Amino acid sequence: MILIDAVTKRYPDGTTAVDRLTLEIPDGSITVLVGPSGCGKTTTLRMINRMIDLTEGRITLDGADIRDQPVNALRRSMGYVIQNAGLFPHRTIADNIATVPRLLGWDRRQAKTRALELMERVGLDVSLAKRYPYQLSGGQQQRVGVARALAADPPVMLMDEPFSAVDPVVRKGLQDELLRIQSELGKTIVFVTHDIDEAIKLGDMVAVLREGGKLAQYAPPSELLSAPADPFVEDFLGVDRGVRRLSFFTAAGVELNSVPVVAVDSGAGQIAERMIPQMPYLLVTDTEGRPLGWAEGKKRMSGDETLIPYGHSFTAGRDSLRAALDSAVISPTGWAVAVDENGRAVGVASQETIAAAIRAAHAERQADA
Ligand SMILES: Nc1ncnc2c1ncn2[C@@H]1O[C@H](COP(=O)(O)OP(=O)(O)OP(=O)(O)O)[C@@H](O)[C@H]1O
Repeated sequence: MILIDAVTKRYPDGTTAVDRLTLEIPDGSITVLVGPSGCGKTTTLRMINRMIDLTEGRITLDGADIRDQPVNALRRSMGYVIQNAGLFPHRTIADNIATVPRLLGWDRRQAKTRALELMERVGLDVSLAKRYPYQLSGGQQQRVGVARALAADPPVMLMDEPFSAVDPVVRKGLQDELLRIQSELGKTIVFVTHDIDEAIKLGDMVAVLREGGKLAQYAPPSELLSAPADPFVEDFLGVDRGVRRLSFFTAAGVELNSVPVVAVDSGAGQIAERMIPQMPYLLVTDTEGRPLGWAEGKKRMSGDETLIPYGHSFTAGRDSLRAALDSAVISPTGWAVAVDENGRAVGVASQETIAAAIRAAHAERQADA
């Protein structure tokens, strides 16, 4: 565990960047530091690997004060990833990744093997190993940055806005990749971002800092969304925090109706059986059961309609209530389409049914609390 214990950082010009910050950073999980620009996130991160000296308080790693450890050994036990990757421009990708193993005395071949293994782990094609950083896209460079930080298998990873400089699609890919790697490796990760969505997606624990380097709240993301400590945190979380909170509830409780689902080759008799009074639409699937679109029941009987696009589906039992609600909101019929893991329609759910599941989930959570 990393313990940040009543730590203050004052810069020589008198700026208090971090003010009596206390955080217990648990092992094997992702702790995100989030907050507006200038609230002391980077300063905090850099005090952990002693790139910046703290002014007051102490930081311990597994009970030992970090100031009692040789600084080089401390830094090697902590991978460090920054925005724009910070790669060495004149070294190949493989050599960049092998930097720390080489410093640790691994022989060239061993370090190269490790570099290639890590390229695969972070989702990079090994054919890129001989390229130089400028020959890679921003997203690929960022992956190299992560691979380089993982090279000597450090127990701790410090990541300072590592994905901020790439476009939203690449960024989502990098975030998903980080979560996948983390589920395999279980590092102790301290991750800095100013993006609350990123914090909520990645963090097991999220520390919200406010200006002047003060801790506003330290909690798991679902708790942050359900019970922000004060108006600052509430404001920082944004107006759609209720909807975002639904990401933490499973859609398993949504009651599905499989009746208004028909295969594209169904005959008039089957279609008639599948029409229900409260709904003028039928969900039409291909012969494998995958959704194609909505049809108005009566027109389907006469076979002269074009299908209405259904937007997107949610996976029953796996996706969240947020995904289910979004699916219903985006659907022109107001009904969400639920599929199984193989993409086959298992039923449809109305906005009212989803609202009922949301109420039930909230009630259950309150009863647990
Ligand atoms: N070397 C320095 N000397 C004086 N003040 C500094 C120094 N480095 C940072 N600061 C100040 O300390 C405060 C915290 O800076 P820090 O970089 O830790 O914030 P941050 O939350 O990471 O910001 P950002 O999101 O913009 O990167 C800011 O007010 C900054 O201006």
